[in-house]
Amino acid sequence: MNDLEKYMLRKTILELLLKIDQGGYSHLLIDHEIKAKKFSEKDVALLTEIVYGTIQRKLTLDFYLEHFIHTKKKIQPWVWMLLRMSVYQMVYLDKVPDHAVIHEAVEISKQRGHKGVASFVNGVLRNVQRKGLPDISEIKDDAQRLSIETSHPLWLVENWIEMYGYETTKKICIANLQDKPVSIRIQPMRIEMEDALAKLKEEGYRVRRSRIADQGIVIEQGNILKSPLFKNGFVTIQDQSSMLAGIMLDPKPGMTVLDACSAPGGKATHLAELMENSGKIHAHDLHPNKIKEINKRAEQLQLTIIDAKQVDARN
Ligand SMILES: C[S@@+](CC[C@H](N)C(=O)[O-])C[C@H]1O[C@@H](n2cnc3c(N)ncnc32)[C@H](O)[C@@H]1O
Repeated sequence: MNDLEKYMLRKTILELLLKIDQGGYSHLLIDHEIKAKKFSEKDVALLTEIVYGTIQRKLTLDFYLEHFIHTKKKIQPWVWMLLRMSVYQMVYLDKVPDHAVIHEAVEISKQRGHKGVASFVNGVLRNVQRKGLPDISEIKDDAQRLSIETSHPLWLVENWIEMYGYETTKKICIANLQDKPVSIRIQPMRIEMEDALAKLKEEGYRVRRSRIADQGIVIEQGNILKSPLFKNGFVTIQDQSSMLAGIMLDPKPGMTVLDACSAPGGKATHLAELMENSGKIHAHDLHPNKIKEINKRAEQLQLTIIDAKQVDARN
């Protein structure tokens, strides 16, 4: 990667993080940028890792930065975001050396701001590098420490501690930070479980049946997006835990079901499968542009009982 490409990649990451911070949908924005800029597979992996990592560790990163910057209010949002994504790389990514992260952050600051911003960014990041990070374990309050350590909102951690106790809450928060394997759901009206497993193995995937959802398959190795089974709508991507919602609802063929917050249609299509594509599913979502995502997924899986419409569930 030459300097211009590296700069373009980091600049794109910064723009993406700013758009997502203003309420944009991360997967749609990332997908759009990847297609528009034609990044290599390696760059796409790095971009995805930095964008999602910076979002996931936001509260931890802000705690680190606030230790070095005491006048956060005066800092422009893009400068703070640039610092956040730079500290993310310095703390969590081994593959990019600190000096390269700092150099690129300074270059972006010069281009987007001016020399003063660049020297501020340089100063903060060099301080992080020289002085090291503040110690989170010194936070006395259990909920506050867990919130910062695992980057979960304080109100949520407090609620969970009240409901499940500290030890279980800690396990939940830590589990949330771990990478989960991708799982898929078979469309049982189009393919049998044994056939799907055999075909995926033939295609070179390492797979196993889900232990918690009858239609679920866990992909232990391989990019499922490239499989003809996925491309042709015999399977769809869905977390195993999300499959439990449909299983618990246990809808029967012929029923009428309302899914009030439906896009992109993971659960609505699952319900249609459980109902053997007989009955009606009203699939609503607030955002008009997301309705086509529900329709697209239903079409791919050859499910016809889903009526997707833009409706605000609050009305
Ligand atoms: C986590 S997603 C739902 C995922 C979906 N159930 C599935 O299984 O694929 C939440 C959705 O709720 C929608 N939403 C948020 N507020 C809403 C509202 N007031 N009325 C309708 N939809 C809403 C969002 O646009 C978003 O698409």
